[in-house]
Amino acid sequence: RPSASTETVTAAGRVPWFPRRLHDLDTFATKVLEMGEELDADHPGVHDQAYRQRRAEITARAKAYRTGQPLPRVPYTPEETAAWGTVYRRLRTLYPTHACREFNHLFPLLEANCDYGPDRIPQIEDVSRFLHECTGFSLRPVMGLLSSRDFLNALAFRVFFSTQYIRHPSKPLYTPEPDVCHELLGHAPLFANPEFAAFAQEIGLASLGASDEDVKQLATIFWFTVEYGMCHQDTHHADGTVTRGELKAFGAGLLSSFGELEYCLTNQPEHRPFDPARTAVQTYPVTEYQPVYFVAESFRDAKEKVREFAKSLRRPFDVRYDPYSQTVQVLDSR
Ligand SMILES: Cc1ccnc(-n2c(S)nc3sc(C)c(C)c3c2=O)c1
Ligand SMILES: [Fe+3]
Repeated sequence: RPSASTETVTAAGRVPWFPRRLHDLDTFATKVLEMGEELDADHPGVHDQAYRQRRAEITARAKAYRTGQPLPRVPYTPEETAAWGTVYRRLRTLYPTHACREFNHLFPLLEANCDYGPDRIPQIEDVSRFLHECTGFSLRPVMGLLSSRDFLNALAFRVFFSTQYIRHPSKPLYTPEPDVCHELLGHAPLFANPEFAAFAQEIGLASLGASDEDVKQLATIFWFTVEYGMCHQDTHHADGTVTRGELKAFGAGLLSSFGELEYCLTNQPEHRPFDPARTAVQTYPVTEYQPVYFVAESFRDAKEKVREFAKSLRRPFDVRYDPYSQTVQVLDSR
């Protein structure tokens, strides 16, 4: 098999290497851009040696993880659990009015089946098992910063790379990077929803063997949907009245940030209809609230739009995921 860094040259030109089997995701362990314990100068934990050591231990176990093994269980400390509890309690109060219907349907199931609660940080092994029963999605511990290509490629296999460390306890309501609160409160619940799972996988399939420019566009579409997406939904009230097109949040960056979840439903930011061709080239800030959100009509509609958009990308072949062998098949578009 070609090593992860080579590329395949076909009649259609140079195609970057991409995983074809679930086990190929193990090659990402050697391709980490930076390990999880390297913190930016402005990171709240940058001067806390014990915190950095903790992060190094957690990411080292992630690096050793291989497909098929049980996911590492992290014995979280009371201090880490308290930080989780602060975030959990604040966000839990907003979900009924700010999160989309699908999220509010699934969250009680996670509380009942995966030990979700303010007094315990759930283990990704337990959450992954639940997701796998619902949609075939599974979690994988991430060993550091993955490239957008590798991260999106994994979605083609219904695999989501998830951090296990937690933000620095000095700032429980702020994190400059994904942490276990972001993953388990923001991302994990919706991967149990069939339509959202199919939507996320669509982005992953489009990223397999895509050019660097196309990966950049797909990562931006990911950012404005899976990370910061909003949707319209009709609410059927008990008295039979219907409120049409209510704005709700489904992006993980919103569902895991108390401040931005409130902000995104105000009229301060701009709300535009989700349209992959426009969304794909929209610029965005990473360290402040988003000035623009894109609104999807439904996860099914968003998936169809991404599938259509993917046909316009430069890739000279199509791919199909076979769930039985958990492999990707390349279909020549001749
Ligand atoms: C496409 C891609 C590839 C790897 N990571 C991501 N990704 C995800 S999933 N969540 C977050 S939350 C946050 C504050 C940042 C910076 C971030 C992030 O970068 C996205
Ligand atoms: Fe995220």
